[in-house]
Amino acid sequence: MLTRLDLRGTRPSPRSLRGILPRAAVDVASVLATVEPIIADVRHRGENAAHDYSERFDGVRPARLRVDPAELTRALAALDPDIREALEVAIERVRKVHAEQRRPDVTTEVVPGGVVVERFVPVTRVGLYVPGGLAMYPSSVVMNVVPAQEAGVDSIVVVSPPQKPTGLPDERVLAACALLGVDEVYAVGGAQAVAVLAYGAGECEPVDLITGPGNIYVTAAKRAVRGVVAIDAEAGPTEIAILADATADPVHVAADLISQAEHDPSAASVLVTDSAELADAVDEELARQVPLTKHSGRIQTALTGPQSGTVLVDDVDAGVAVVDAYAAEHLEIQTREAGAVAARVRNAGAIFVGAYSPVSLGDYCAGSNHVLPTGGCARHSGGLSTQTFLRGIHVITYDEAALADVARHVVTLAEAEDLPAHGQAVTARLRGQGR
Ligand SMILES: NC(=O)c1ccc[n+]([C@@H]2O[C@H](COP(=O)([O-])OP(=O)(O)OC[C@H]3O[C@@H](n4cnc5c(N)ncnc54)[C@H](O)[C@@H]3O)[C@@H](O)[C@H]2O)c1
Ligand SMILES: N[C@H](CO)Cc1c[nH]c[nH+]1
Ligand SMILES: [Zn+2]
Repeated sequence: MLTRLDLRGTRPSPRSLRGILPRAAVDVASVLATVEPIIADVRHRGENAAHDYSERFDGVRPARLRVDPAELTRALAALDPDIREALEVAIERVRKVHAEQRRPDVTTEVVPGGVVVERFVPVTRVGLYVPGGLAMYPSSVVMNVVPAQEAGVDSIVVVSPPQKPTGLPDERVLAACALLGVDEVYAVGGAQAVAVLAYGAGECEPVDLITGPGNIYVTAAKRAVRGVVAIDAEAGPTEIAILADATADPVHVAADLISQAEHDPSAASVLVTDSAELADAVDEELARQVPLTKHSGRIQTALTGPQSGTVLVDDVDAGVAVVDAYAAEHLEIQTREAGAVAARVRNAGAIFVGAYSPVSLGDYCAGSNHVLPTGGCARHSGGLSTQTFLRGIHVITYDEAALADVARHVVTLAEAEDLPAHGQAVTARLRGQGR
């Protein structure tokens, strides 16, 4: 069922691997031309333009951009008790991990009288995108809001697409916002939501940072407004890569490939293995399991698209080179000595180790974050964390003696760079001291 790429007997370089590994035919850059006019229109026409795009893409025109806080309270009161309990468990575990991620301020005494402090200060106002097209994501409320709260962000805004027929975001998304004490929510999704956050519209004041996952339009829109606001890593259509050897259970491997293909027809599921027998068994399992799933149509599309496939390699070492070149959002290691293999991987959004750590656990209740880099961005970026919402500000305090002690070197470097006024800003303070 999965397209096969046979690399046995070859050792391609990381660069050539990038060119041949499975990847989506439509990339973020190619969607920029679609989202840029939407962003420009919302920037100029504001709330009305946002509603026009909701009508076009979500099939409903919200009565108001801002969700009445009473709707949030009502949604929480109406929430199924089992969903509430599961969300509470997820919140508790995610909070436990993210509370420990906050780095303390760091004070370094460089020399006596010369101190540099790195002070971590939360971003003032953040906009959190919660998807709501093909599936509903109350779990993404948790994954965005908890780290922002742990960082100490004052002003937290959630946006999520309006649903038919109410024109409000999904009920469970609203309930999760209420559970976490977020009361500023806007009924808008896609590129139009990113524009509302970046430039402001209606009651929504612009934010400083936009985070959160979304489909390719949301991801492209975040890239388009980068610089006007900060964004987290590009967290687009979901990907799973599984590095497995002959010890892996094909039933589990197939179930995990399917689980992430379920998100989106453009989701990617990639198996990397040194066992042709496992690859065959996984194909058989996919053929058995896919028709039994609720969303078999989009799963089938995702698994048979150019972004998915099986890569056959000579051994696990060659497999590590492949998964490093691929830089998956999620990487599962289902091999002998999985912990040691995982320790050798450099590029992945998150690594799930061994038979009992499926990606679905991380999607909801592991305590880790599920907003993770896609499209190869794991080569340079990490997933959402408490640190994403903090900026390090250097605070420099030197006394006169400490400045005098290093003045000669500052002047030398300033003159070497042909910027002598830089040196004079130091010597002006020390005149009369014979320096
Ligand atoms: N990487 C991560 O961390 C992560 C986490 C969770 C979900 N995801 C991904 O988030 C995505 C959620 O996607 P979704 O579609 O369900 O919800 P979504 O909220 O991301 O997208 C829905 C919006 O897409 C816009 N849209 C749809 N078709 C359009 C078109 N032709 N032109 C312009 N805009 C259009 C609409 O405005 C709509 O409101 C999935 O791809 C999933 O894999 C990623
Ligand atoms: N796998 C998605 C991207 O990390 C997150 C998610 C939310 N709900 C289910 N799954
Ligand atoms: Zn998922």
